[in-house]
Amino acid sequence: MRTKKIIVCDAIHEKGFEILRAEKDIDVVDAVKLPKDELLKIIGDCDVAITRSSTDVDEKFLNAASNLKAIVRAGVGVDNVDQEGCSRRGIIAMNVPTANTIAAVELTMAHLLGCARSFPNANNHLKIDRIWNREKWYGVELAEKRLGVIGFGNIGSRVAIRAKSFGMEIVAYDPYIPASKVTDLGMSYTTNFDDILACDFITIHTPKNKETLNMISHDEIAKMKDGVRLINCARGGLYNEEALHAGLKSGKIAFAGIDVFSKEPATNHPLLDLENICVTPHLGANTLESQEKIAIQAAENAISAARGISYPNALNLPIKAEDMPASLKPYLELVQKMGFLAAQLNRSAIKSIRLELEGDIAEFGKSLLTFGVVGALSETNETTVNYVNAEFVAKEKGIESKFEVLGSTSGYKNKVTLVLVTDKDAISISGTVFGEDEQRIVGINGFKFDFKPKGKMIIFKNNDVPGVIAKITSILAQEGINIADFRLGRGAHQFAMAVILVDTDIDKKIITELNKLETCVWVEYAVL
Ligand SMILES: NC(=O)c1ccc[n+]([C@@H]2O[C@H](COP(=O)([O-])OP(=O)(O)OC[C@H]3O[C@@H](n4cnc5c(N)ncnc54)[C@H](O)[C@@H]3O)[C@@H](O)[C@H]2O)c1
Ligand SMILES: O=C(O)[C@H](O)COP(=O)(O)O
Repeated sequence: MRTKKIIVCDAIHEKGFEILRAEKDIDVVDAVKLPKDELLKIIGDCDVAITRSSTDVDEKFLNAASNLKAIVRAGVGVDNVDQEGCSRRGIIAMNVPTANTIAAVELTMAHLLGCARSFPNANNHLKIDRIWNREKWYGVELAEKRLGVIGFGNIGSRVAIRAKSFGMEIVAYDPYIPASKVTDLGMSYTTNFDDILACDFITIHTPKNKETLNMISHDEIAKMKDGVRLINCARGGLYNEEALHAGLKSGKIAFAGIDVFSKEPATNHPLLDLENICVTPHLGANTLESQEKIAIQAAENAISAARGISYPNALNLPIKAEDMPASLKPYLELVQKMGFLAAQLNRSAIKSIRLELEGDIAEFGKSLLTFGVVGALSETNETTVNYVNAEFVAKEKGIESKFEVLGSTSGYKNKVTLVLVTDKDAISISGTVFGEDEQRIVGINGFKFDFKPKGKMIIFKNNDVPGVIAKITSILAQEGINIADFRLGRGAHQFAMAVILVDTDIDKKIITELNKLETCVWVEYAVL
């Protein structure tokens, strides 16, 4: 297997580097300290990039990263990742969605308390200015105040739970969740944004996108209570920064706790000149625990993606995670392997890839087809094929891809057959999953089998006459090849097929020897 290059663009915990460096087939490029323009000069031959919020995955980055297969955002927010640009280039964009949740929640709580008591500012007054002024720093209590939570996901919901334990009344606004997610916690759910604007404290925990950018601006601040306190530990720009500045300056907003800015690093931002604000330099995810967890997950997922095995937490897949039941996952993997096996048995130009589906699994025909096409084309194609561009690549090559739903006649609960039609013949591989995730190949070109889709295998079709097995085993023995398993399938028309699983790699000359056997119809070597 070719060595894969993984470039680390932003600082990650050392544990992540250790995991990457331990793999023989992975070449790690440490670009953490490189200026961004230098990074673009060396990213051209990298397979996977690990990034954080300091690296924009934009047009410039993607144009320079001409060999990139995947990008792993070592964190949650992907507002600085051009996902459309990634999709257009067949690059899978992935993130690490929950490893920093608690870190961000706890920083939000710190800012909430900071907004109530101004202690970071009082600290500076005493420590830096050496002024003992107890009257200047009167605060307010959280208890019995209303907290408006915009965005009730992983972070927002946990902030709400903690704030409730401080005696706060919670009002949550999130049109994308069922109201019960909030009301079951004894909190109020609203679809009227004005209810949020009427709160004493407001905190925001949405992603940054077209809909949420400037969600709080001049008009919204004008509607707020005098002396409102605002927190933003999500993304700069969700609160319009000019409006926030004006509101703080006029005193309409009593205090703000801000971790994130529209443009970072923000060392010269006008908000920094104000007295009634506490700022942190995007520290939400920066706890030792969270960074260690994120780095481990990012490194493991980057390795998986570099090897083409899987793309955990992929954001631009054609199938949404919520539409993918657990029972579908082993079928997706199996179908990809079946496509990969069929491609290794094939020697001719592919005309079409067809999936025949039996059982309830047929409901996911389109997704299964995508994975089958990835498997069938990744062996034979010079272009990188993945779940994003599979259909497009097939079409470009003039290969038809489709699925058909069949009645259940084979006796399996679910069965999938991938048929590769070439300009000379057709290869069909059937598979099923036993129990929760026991994948099995149950047929090749109509010959019945039952073997795991894993390992090195010789597939041998022959005239069904006595003595064939002895001849095959004798050739393998002469070459010192150990047989791990031998499966035989018998078909109609006096033919038989053998799948011989072996322990070591098979040299081409052994396949040539087997091919010379009088009874041999065809023989191929495949690795799954
Ligand atoms: N400061 C930091 O270091 C830091 C750390 C982690 C996350 N974040 C930011 O916090 C954000 C939230 O993280 P999360 O893990 O809670 O994500 P999440 O996906 O679990 O939750 C986001 C919630 O926002 C809701 N939402 C989306 N659009 C909305 C809208 N228009 N109005 C109201 N609600 C809306 C969604 O329905 C979802 O429930 C991330 O996108 C990231 O930008 C910042
Ligand atoms: O979205 C996130 O995960 C946070 O904002 C953290 O960003 P960072 O990885 O740049 O600290």
